[in-house]
Amino acid sequence: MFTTEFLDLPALDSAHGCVSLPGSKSISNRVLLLAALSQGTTTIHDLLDSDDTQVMLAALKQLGCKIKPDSVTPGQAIAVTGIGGQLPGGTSATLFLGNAGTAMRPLTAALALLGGNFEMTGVPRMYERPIGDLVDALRQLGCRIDYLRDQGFPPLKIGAPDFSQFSSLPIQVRGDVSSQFLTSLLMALPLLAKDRDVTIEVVGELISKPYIHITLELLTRFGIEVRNDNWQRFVIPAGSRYRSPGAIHVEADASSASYFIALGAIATGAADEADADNAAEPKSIRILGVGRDSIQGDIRFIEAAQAMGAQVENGPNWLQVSRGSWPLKAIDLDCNHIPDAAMTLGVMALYADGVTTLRNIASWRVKETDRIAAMATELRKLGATVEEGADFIRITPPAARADWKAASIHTYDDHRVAMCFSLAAFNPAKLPLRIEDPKCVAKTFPDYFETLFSVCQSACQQIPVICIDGPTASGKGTIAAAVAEALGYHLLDSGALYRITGLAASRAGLELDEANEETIAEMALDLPVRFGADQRVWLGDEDISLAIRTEQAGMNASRVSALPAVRAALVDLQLSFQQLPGLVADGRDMGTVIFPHAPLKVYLWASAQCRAERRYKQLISKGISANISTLLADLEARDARDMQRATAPLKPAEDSLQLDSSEMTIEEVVVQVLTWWQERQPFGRA
Ligand SMILES: Nc1ncnc2c1ncn2[C@@H]1O[C@H](COP(=O)(O)OP(=O)(O)O)[C@@H](O)[C@H]1O
Ligand SMILES: Nc1ccn([C@H]2C[C@H](O)[C@@H](COP(=O)(O)OP(=O)(O)O)O2)c(=O)n1
Repeated sequence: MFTTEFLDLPALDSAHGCVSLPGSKSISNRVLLLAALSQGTTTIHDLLDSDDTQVMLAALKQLGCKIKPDSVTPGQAIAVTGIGGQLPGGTSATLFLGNAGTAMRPLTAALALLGGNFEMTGVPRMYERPIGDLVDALRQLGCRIDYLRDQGFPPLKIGAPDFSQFSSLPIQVRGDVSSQFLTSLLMALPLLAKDRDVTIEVVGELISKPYIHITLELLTRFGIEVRNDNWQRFVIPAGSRYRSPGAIHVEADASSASYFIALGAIATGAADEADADNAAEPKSIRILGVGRDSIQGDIRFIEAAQAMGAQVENGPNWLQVSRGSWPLKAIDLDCNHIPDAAMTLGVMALYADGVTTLRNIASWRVKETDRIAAMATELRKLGATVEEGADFIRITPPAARADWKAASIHTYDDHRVAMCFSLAAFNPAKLPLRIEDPKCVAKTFPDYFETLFSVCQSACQQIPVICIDGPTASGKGTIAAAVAEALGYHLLDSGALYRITGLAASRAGLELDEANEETIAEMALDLPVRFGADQRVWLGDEDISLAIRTEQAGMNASRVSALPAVRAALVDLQLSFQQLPGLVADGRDMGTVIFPHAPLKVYLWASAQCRAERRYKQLISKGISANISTLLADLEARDARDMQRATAPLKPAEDSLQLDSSEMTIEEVVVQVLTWWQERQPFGRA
């Protein structure tokens, strides 16, 4: 997951490949709660690992459910042992539910019926999301729920219910604000249906019926057959009891699939119409984990995408999407049936041949943020003309290529804003795009951007490289790593490649000179090298991270690096590090030879005395004894060799910015490099 302040997407050209999507949030949290209310253990496969499910799991643990393993582990099922419809007497807890509506609402209903004393808290945005209609419905039954701040909104205090007044009259709930209220009642009210039917009556038009469909399907899996009377009355029959299905699979999130369906429709064609005839093989996006048999309403996003021009093939649990009409066709659509996925249509509209209107989306206003306002503001930043109303949005795409603008997209702590706007990186103007606070995708799809990049192609010159070259101990490695981390870019420590080659050659007993140039170059071509997290390096099965960092290894690296055939052998490996979303490369010739077109080249240096002192401190801190004057002499010798060799000598690239770090702290250097980088971006500071 990208945890950076912002993530810059370079212009993307096309997309092709296969993605497996994470489990659905709606299904995950419903299954967790139903498993928790059931007797016995439910083994849940493919549960989504996200903020919302973590919040739910933590709450269930507080309520006494056993969860094994303790947290969601990729590829591993999670077992939830439920409370069998009953809490131990006198249970009390404060439950922190973040911004997870899928936890707050159903847990409020279940706990208000189960009895006990609870405080339901969350982040400030949660306190702006209405819950009054659910509380009103529960109070009709005798539940005790008080507002701790504003009437109608969390935080809430829940006490023991008094069911003495509970009659067989239907419980009324509004259906036109959020379907989560009805879902919450449907999941919790079987607790009251031991010896009588419980009837729920919907007041007003029921929105988001597809989510109710998911709830009903899952209740069936847990042994509860609700009678659905034309989406107006729902009857939970007397004698209903939660029964664990034993094991259950969570299908992939159909709303998450919408970004990849849109990707197929937008980006699997030739980058340019002129290239269309030359396209070598038909491109497509294959999506695994969700398909034709999905119980999720958002799967009907496919129809909307088809209406805009997507070509979609499908199977029970897979989809394959490619570009059909291009430009896409503008649509006028009632989106009541696909409220979440419809945001993706808003960004697809940027690529359409006219004005797109998305209607009946009033619920957008009470989601993670006011999504109508958010979409309108951000689409305008990209150059679209947008009209918004209480329950619609109308989007006119930028008139021509030149009307697109490079934008920094504010994401409002809303995962869907971040994900759908990433698709604007395919803009015909080839402008980069900034997504602010990219970690907000953690709500439903923590690895969204990694998954996106894994199927996107971009011309090499569009993938940015920041080069940091300079002499030994100038701070290149330290600064490059910090800059890469701040930007979420890949890191190339090119010196490590020469160090590894030097190590391998000297272990093979070779003198590191011209006589063995070809042999060492062949070794360099075939190094079984692997780079891991925390700058760990493996040669075959051996962790050589420490072995290559000695001063001797540095000197050996300098020797082999003077051999032109060795340098040539390492070129392709270095180039292969230039991957989305960008690269920071440190070395001697990054800007002069390997990445001559890099948009930012920094030549970092410091006085020899200062560098010797830094190296001295560095070695001493690692417990390695050292002597400053020897270090100074070695370092000057290495400078001389690196600068005087015939091939790719160390020197500042003509278009580099030079930085003397002698009197600067590490932080100051990092800030300077990042400032230079920002100054080159078309959208300024985030
Ligand atoms: N601007 C700086 N001020 C003080 N110390 C620094 C600075 N930059 C780097 N250092 C320290 O100097 C040492 C050498 O830095 P390193 O990144 O290994 O250099 P290089 O990769 O250029 O050989 C490290 O211990 C690092 O923390
Ligand atoms: N791009 C590069 C990187 C390193 N080298 C050579 C020259 C250097 O003395 C050695 C070791 O480089 P490295 O960057 O790891 O060394 P320092 O950390 O700066 O001491 O490799 C090179 O020739 N070209």
